[in-house]
Amino acid sequence: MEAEAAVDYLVDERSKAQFDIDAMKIIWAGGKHEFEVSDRMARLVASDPVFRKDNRAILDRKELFKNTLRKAAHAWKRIIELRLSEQEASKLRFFVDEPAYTDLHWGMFIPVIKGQGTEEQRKKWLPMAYRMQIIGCYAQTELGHGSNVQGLETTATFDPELDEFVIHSPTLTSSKWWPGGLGRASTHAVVFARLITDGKDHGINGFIVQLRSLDDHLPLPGIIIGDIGMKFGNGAYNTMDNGFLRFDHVRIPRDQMLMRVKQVTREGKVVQSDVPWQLLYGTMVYVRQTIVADASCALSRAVCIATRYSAVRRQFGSQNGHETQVIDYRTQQSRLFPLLASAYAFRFVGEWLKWLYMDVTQRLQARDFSTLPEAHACTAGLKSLTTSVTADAIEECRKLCGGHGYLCSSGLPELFAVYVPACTYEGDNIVLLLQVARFLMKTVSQLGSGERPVGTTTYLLRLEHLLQCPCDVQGAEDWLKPDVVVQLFEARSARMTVACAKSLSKFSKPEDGFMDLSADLVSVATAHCQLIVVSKFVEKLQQDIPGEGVKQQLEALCSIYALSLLKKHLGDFLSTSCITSKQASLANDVLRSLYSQVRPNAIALVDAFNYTDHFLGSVLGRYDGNVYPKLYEEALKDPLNESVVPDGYHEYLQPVLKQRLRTARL
Ligand SMILES: CC/C=C\C/C=C\C/C=C\C/C=C\C/C=C\C/C=C\C=C\C(=O)SCCNC(=O)CCNC(=O)[C@H](O)C(C)(C)COP(=O)(O)OP(=O)(O)OC[C@H]1O[C@@H](n2cnc3c(N)ncnc32)[C@H](O)[C@@H]1OP(=O)(O)O
Ligand SMILES: Cc1cc2nc3c(=O)[nH]c(=O)nc-3n(C[C@H](O)[C@H](O)[C@H](O)COP(=O)(O)OP(=O)(O)OC[C@H]3O[C@@H](n4cnc5c(N)ncnc54)[C@H](O)[C@@H]3O)c2cc1C
Repeated sequence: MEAEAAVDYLVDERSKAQFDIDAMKIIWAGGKHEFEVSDRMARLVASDPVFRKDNRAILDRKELFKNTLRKAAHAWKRIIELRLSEQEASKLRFFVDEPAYTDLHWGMFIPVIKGQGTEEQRKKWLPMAYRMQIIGCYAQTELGHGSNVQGLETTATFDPELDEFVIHSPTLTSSKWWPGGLGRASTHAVVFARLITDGKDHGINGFIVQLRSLDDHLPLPGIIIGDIGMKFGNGAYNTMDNGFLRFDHVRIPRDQMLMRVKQVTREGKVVQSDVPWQLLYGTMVYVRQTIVADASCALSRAVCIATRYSAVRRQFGSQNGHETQVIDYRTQQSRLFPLLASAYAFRFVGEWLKWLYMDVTQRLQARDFSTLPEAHACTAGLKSLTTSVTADAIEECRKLCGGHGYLCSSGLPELFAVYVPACTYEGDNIVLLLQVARFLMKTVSQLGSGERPVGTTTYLLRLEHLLQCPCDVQGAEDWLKPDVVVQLFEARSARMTVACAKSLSKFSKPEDGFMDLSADLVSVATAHCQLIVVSKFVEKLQQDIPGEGVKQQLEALCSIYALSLLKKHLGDFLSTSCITSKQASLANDVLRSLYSQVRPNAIALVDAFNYTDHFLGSVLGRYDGNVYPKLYEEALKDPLNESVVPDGYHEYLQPVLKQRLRTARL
């Protein structure tokens, strides 16, 4: 094939931008320093051949896993050689873009010891973990129990004679099943088990257990361990060794029980400290918060691919002598631009959630536990909302790219396969929304008792007003007023919450009501979480936003985010009488004009994510838009194209063809 000169097919598109893209890059990154670190780490990874990833879909499982080990070891070597900070190291791992045991080591094992260990335990275990002299994972889920953490079966029975715990898997269903990094790599795990002393069950707790020898990596006596097998998609999450683990009366010293929440004395007495028992779930709260930030990364990545390709791809019609760019079709815009807006919305709500998490952590250290329920509800609800939307959006982006979106070289199939389990891990999304609903029902039921709603539920203090207030939209331009939109989302959430609370009150047993009304409760929780995202976007825009035209672009995206939600959930808004059908129709008109406003800026808005071609891993999303020659290049790399006549021709194709010839002669 002829070599093509390097041409930037998207130059024209970039010249249309009406805002300062460098300023937008900094807003997206969360600050100048964050941008600088992220940019440097992305380039470092992209320029290192060890981190190539274009062959993942065709490697078999063993090669794939070994390759991941190689990359993780190389990443660690670079981190040490370059003396990278924690922030830089975590960005480097992010851009390597391959699920690995290190995610669980840094993302859960270290945090669980930090959050649930005593000072002594932190001093003993964290230095070894930070130096990677031990590798750890988070072993909570069992074959028979995932969502219901209180239902775990693994036991940790105290033996006062030897001052040890005996960790045991009493049944098949008590086998640990799923923990990432467990299958092949980890030497240690924090294992969640039922604490039993003197024959009494004290509920679940975490225990540090060594699994494999630090000399030869063989499992220690009493440990039965392995990988749970291939998961969805080629490549994708199969770089991770999700594992199974059974214990046959494995003994550990008493001081390997994580004792911040509960302690067991030398005599076997259980002492509950004054921190809430829910801190046992604290690592999940921490990870859910990081998952929200991660959702904006995955979503923006898919949107970047689909937007660039939509500007390159042409079908039908006539536009300056060419067919029409598919991005100019209104249908394409109405599917794509709300996703672009959601990527920005999730970025900002993720930033806010990080702040909320830091705030609750500081309060906990000062023994103020009052905001813990809200932090739990926000992390659970936003994890659920953002991952569900992102998973659906990646698939929508694949469809927005037509047939070529289905090729692995588009990057979208693998992104989808890697991303979808986010709807399940760290809490099934429906189970988590039910937690939010439970929190909302409790908040509403306490309104009369003088208990003041806090943070994101403060709007419920204006319940009387919100239950009756009409929507202040008279003309189309009113839909661009942030306070009008926020009040509308508050009214919808408040009305749905109260309606559900009323229905619940008709049940003599609240648990029966929760079972019967659970589908409605999920809708209530979704409405509340969408309100949070809309209001955090609006709050972001009230801050100082530097850069020419940047604020205007973000305002347009904020309106698109809110009004496209309104359109999608119109039934909620109409059935609660929050808006009239006339107002809904005006909102639709405004959306169309917002799409026109965003259209010339679309490429620059995705360029602001600052993704390298290496990270995007997509022929369709290339920065230079040079899609077609590169699609050929990728196709030619396929192993099937290594020979002109395929392997198997002589055994299986030729005989068939010959037989058909004979039949034809007959
Ligand atoms: C890990 C990798 C990290 C980083 C990698 C690096 C960079 C990548 C960037 C980002 C991360 C991206 C991706 C992550 C990558 C991969 C994922 C890998 C690992 C995945 C790991 C896991 O999945 S670990 C297992 C997770 N398991 C769960 O989430 C189980 C879900 N179930 C529960 O949480 C609970 O059982 C339940 C909440 C559903 C119910 O609990 P229960 O005890 O029965 O409680 P209730 O009776 O309902 O409630 C009692 C009261 O307690 C309150 N509550 C419940 N939970 C909490 C909490 N967490 N905090 C505070 N309070 C809580 C509840 O509201 C009740 O309160 P009341 O006042 O009403 O009594
Ligand atoms: C890729 C991946 C990585 C993982 N990594 C780890 C790890 O490192 N460590 C670890 O400990 N675990 C890990 N897990 C396990 C994960 O946390 C659990 O799978 C998750 O918490 C869901 O639990 P489950 O599988 O028991 O689902 P289930 O609870 O069995 O869910 C099945 C269905 O039942 C529904 N359901 C369940 N309960 C209710 C209810 N009360 N009301 C209404 N509907 C309900 C759910 O919505 C779902 O549709 C991982 C899982 C995956 C997929």
